[in-house]
Amino acid sequence: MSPYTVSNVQDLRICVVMVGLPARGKSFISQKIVRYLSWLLIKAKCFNVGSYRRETTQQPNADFFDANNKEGLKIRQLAVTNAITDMMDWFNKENGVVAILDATNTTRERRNWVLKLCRQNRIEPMFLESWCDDQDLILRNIAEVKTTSPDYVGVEPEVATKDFLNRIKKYEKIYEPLDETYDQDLTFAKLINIAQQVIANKIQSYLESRIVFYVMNLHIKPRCIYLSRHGESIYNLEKKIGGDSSLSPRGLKYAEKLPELVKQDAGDVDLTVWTSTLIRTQETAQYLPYKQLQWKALDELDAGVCDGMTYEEIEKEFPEDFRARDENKYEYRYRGGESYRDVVIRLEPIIMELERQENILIITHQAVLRCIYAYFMNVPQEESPWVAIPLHTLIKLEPRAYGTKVTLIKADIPAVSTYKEKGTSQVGEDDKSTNIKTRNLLMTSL
Ligand SMILES: O=P(O)(O)OC[C@H]1O[C@@](CO)(OP(=O)(O)O)[C@@H](O)[C@@H]1O
Repeated sequence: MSPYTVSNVQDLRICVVMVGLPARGKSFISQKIVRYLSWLLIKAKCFNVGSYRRETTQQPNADFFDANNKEGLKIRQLAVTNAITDMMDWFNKENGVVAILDATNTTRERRNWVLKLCRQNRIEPMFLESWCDDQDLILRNIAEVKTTSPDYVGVEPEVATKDFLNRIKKYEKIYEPLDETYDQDLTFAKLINIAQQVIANKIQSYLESRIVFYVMNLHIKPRCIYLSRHGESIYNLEKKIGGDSSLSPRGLKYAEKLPELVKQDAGDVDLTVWTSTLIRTQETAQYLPYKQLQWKALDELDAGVCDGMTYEEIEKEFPEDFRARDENKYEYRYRGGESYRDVVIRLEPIIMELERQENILIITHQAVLRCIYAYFMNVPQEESPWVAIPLHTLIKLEPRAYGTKVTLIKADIPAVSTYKEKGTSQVGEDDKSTNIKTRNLLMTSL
């Protein structure tokens, strides 16, 4: 069940119809919405018309996109029809909730056609336009995304850029942006230069307003997000979970080394450090020469009655709970405590704020980091509680247009492993297992 299963939301099916010229970040926004909603367990999928078109036409030049090119028009119409057919199938057969139709949809004629199809199928259409006249932004987008697009494989970057600018011109000739007066009856949001200004019109449901609020927080400036667990704690050494213990001597060494580790990678970039309110993260952050903020929402998953116990003790004292957690770790809620799902819900404001910010270093806990990592790396929620987040390792995330690049920076200070495999109450003895898990972690990168 999704956290938004309020009765009037249950039957809601939304099609977010993207609108805008090429290179306005539509695919980036579409992917982000899907990732955000999937992280909240709301079934979402993006239907990219470009990839349907590429099934028949590969590497077309700009003339293919001319409104007078009859053959081109036919192929493009077929692509959008196929995308919509698949989308309707997905809504009906897979109980989809939010679909994103990622295409230019630049003319009123096309939008009216999509609108009619949605209404016939009891799907709420919400138009989302990315309108942008910031030339730097457009050129950066062309450089990052379009020259690496399948349409330009093997084409010199300068040739690709020139052709792409030409393609944009073809679309500009027929472009009819959403208009506050003309389109006043439609549900739409219009983003001007990403989030410099946002116009929202007739946003009807809670879910639509969540989507609009989310996209309002997005920016595409290059930045890094560093993630780290606290240094090894006394409780980690004693194999106990939860609590509020101090760092072990090796954990303190990590805290001492962390400023150097960050500086080596980030240089003189200005960072803000976010920690939880627990002693072990505060101690880990104590030598960092940056502004620091504490968030209660970053505290470790609350283990309720099991707080302060080892996994072996939990298995003995609460065998049924122990098994139930292994069977469905994402949903299992500790007696008097939390589940991973609970943690995700309390982390939502953190994710919103993270999207708004530039360079951030987050020092928090194993379970919390798994949830944040899952959001950026698109890890399915049922797998996220099993992702290995080793101690004494800085994880660098670099959000890009189509995914997130991840780099692990190891401090080379030994630590226990706190990773518990499914079906056992044992955790690894030293950081050898950490190395194995490190490889798993890299593989989950997009
Ligand atoms: O969900 P699992 O795999 O139990 O991991 C979460 C556990 O990780 C721990 C360590 O075992 O995190 P932390 O080191 O941040 O204290 C526990 O406190 C917490 O309960």
